[in-house]
Amino acid sequence: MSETSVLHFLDADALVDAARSRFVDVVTSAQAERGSASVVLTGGGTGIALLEALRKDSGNIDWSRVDVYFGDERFLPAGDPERNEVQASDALLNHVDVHPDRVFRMAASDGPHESDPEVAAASYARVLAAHADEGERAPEFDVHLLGMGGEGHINSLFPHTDAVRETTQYVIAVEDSPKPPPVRITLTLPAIRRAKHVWLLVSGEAKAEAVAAAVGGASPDDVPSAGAVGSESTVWFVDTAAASKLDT
Ligand SMILES: O=C(O)[C@H](O)[C@@H](O)[C@H](O)[C@H](O)COP(=O)(O)O
Repeated sequence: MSETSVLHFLDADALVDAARSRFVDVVTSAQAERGSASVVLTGGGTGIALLEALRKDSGNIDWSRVDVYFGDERFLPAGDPERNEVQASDALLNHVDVHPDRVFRMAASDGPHESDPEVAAASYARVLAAHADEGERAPEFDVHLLGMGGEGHINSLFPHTDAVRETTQYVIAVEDSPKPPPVRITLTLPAIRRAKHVWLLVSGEAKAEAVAAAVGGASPDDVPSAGAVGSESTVWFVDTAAASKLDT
């Protein structure tokens, strides 16, 4: 039975610090149990701030035994500073002892699949499948981090799009994102639900309405974050401004 909780923090700094400490706990527990951990990273200001915080203090995490995946990617040339993986590398991955073969980046638009995001998405789906248990198409991620946009988007799943309605595939291309850049690759809601723990890191007044709608049980088609649920837990990390329209 999956549990949903909402954790309140005074501001974004306190939120990030609490997420950092919980992330260390989840990853070190998984490593103690199984020898390794798998995490899905997100772009956005709060998600990248968490990675910066981990760069400063990641407790006893053995980074060489962490599998790192990405929830979505802006389909841009390699090295473009707008790419989520570039920002994650600058914030954390270039500064810790991750194993290069265990960091699974989505392809760049000038990469081996050239300008075809559908081929790139299919290739990432194969990467997930290659690391899944028998009979599954993706690992059971320990934690999937998510930021959220003001209209409730998560990864590159925007309201009222085919992408948010995807029920089968785990990785798809988005070619008309309302938020630039238009072409992206994204994990879908079924892929997010493979994670044991889904964490939504949300700060600021502009997100308050979508937080209240999602926590209140909106349809994912209207508010995509409402469909982001972990198999064991879903945790909303919200600051006072983002929580301001919640009932409680
Ligand atoms: O790909 C993107 O355009 C961003 O990564 C985006 O999805 C982001 O995660 C959210 O908009 C939340 O961003 P903030 O945490 O900066 O509000």
